[in-house]
Amino acid sequence: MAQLRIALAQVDTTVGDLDGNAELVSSWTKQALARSAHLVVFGEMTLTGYPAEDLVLRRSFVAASAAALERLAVRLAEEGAGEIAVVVGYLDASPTPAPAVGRPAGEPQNCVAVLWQGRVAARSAKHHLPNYGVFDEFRYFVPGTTFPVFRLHGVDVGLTVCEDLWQEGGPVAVAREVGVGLLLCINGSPYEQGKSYHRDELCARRAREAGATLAYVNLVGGQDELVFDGDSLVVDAGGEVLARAPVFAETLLTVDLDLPEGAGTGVGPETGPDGPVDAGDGTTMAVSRVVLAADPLPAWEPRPATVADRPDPAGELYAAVVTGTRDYVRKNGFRSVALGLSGGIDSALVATIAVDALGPDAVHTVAMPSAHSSQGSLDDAAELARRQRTRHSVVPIEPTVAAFHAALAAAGGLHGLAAENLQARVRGTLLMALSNEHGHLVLTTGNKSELATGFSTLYGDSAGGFAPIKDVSKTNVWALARWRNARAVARGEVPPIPEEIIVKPPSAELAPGQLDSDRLPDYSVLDAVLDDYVSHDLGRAELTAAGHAPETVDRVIRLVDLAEYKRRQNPPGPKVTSKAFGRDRRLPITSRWRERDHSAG
Ligand SMILES: Nc1ncnc2c1ncn2[C@@H]1O[C@H](COP(=O)(O)OP(=O)(O)OC[C@H]2O[C@@H]([n+]3cccc(C(=O)O)c3)[C@H](O)[C@@H]2O)[C@@H](O)[C@H]1O
Ligand SMILES: Nc1ncnc2c1ncn2[C@@H]1O[C@H](COP(=O)(O)OP(=O)(O)OP(=O)(O)O)[C@@H](O)[C@H]1O
Ligand SMILES: NC(=O)CC[C@H](N)C(=O)O
Repeated sequence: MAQLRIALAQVDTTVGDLDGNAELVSSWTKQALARSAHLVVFGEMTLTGYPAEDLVLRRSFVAASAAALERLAVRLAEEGAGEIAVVVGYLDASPTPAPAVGRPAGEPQNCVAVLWQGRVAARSAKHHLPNYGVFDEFRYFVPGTTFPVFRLHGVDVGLTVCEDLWQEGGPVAVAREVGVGLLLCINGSPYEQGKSYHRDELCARRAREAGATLAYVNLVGGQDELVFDGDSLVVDAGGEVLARAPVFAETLLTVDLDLPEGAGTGVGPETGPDGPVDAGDGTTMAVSRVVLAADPLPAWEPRPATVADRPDPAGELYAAVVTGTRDYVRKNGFRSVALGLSGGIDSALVATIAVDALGPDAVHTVAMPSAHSSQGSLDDAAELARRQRTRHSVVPIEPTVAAFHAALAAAGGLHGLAAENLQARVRGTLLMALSNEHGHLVLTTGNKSELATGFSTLYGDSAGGFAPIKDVSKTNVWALARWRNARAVARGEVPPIPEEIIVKPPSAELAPGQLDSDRLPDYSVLDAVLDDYVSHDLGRAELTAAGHAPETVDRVIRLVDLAEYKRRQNPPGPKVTSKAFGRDRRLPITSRWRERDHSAG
């Protein structure tokens, strides 16, 4: 056996910031060195940030990434970090053509490199490319066909990238064939509710298949609509969890491992196959071997590893929206946000998320009462602002609404829904004006149930820069509010959200006595249909067979289908479910397809 101290660097990168990301690698590598680690591992495409989307198609960006990697290798050695192996994800051009996918040499690849003693000692590319949900990697990358193994202090270490674990065959099968002591997987695996349990199961299964300890390192932080939760972990060859990093936090997880010593010299056929190996997925992979340090180190007393607790599901979801909001605001150069605070649950939750993400001084809440606003709502908004110490102001909209009506009187005036929506539009205009004047980013407050059904006013309450709860159903909005209050109570703090806001029946207050239930089914009924129609893509016959009332199904389907145009104009917001609106669910706006029981002819 041989020992290694490995460090998993779960860090928050920024897309396109090659210098800043190189700086991150340097500073976290120094921390790993300070802990006497022999190997430090960073996430997928750490140097470029992930996902870099169509930046990947720019030759200048690919070249800059490859050059930044070379510079980083030299820099690390100059900084005294030449004797720690640094595994880092980056973007590079394919050195050879890829006949299997009909692409020439020089096309982008999602790469991983090993930096050692001032040089790039090994590099390879992701073999399995995800091309579903939010991923479009066939559009961007040419698959890798080489499995790299490097020997470090007597241990053979193999490299894989994210999706390589999620599909059968490929690098994991080759790892078993070749026989590695440690398999590394660098990831850019976005958060979804419940996904961590799939990952645990997957890591355990692949470690057993490879017959090797598996170290899984994930990114952390928000990038536009994605939130990376970290949750990096190490499992032994039997699938038992040895160490786990906390979720939604930058961290360095250090683990002492006892690993099998590699056979032979570490290079060439003496060690094992280095010619093409059947990858069990219809392809063959070459094996590339390099020796960094052949001999095991003198033994030492291993330190116990930490296995961080996971938050409960609501806590995890809350941390995801806070992280997504904080990183969007920060990485886009904003220092403050503004939102309309109505006294309702949606804006109350968004204000609370913003305060937790940015601190109360950065959160500007604006109450904008109209003729239909109840005193209760105004009081509730003021009480929330007081409890959370937001920068609160009250801007009555009545005079502005009256001026619009007067302006349009000669054109026939505004009635019904048009008059109702005007109030939302006046509020949207006021918030955008404050954004322009003070540099606040406007947060919209719409939830997933509203986004699904088009229950918002275009250029009104849906106008803004970021939508923190756009992938959170109304049912979960209440659950998160209750969870956040309960957490405060458990810590001996005042609950941030006044109870009245949580228990009152939801209303847009755009007309006297109006309730959401006048226009929508009860949210518990609505959310159940939405889950099956949107998240699980059930057709009408399947929805009714699943027990949903046919008239509710027809009503909900119609609302969802007709609101596609509205969703396309909605701001970005964190994806937290398995199917968020947007890239996860791409439907035509102009479409005559209507769900009905087509089997009936
Ligand atoms: N296919 C299409 N492609 C592009 N644009 C299209 C379109 N179809 C309509 N439009 C445009 O969209 C307009 C209709 O959309 P819009 O102006 O938004 O108005 P609309 O959807 O008719 O009404 C807003 C709905 O949201 C509800 N609401 C409003 C505000 C807050 C809340 C809440 O509780 O949070 C709920 C309100 O009660 C009402 O049911 C049309 O007048 C037309 O200009
Ligand atoms: N009186 C108001 N003052 C300030 N903002 C308001 C007011 N009324 C509505 N808004 C803004 O418009 C958004 C849509 O609110 P509306 O009351 O129409 O529906 P909602 O979806 O139930 O939201 P909420 O639960 O926050 O009230 C609110 O979340 C808030 O940001
Ligand atoms: N970056 C990736 O390859 C991610 C794909 C993978 N299925 C995940 O979500 O973890």
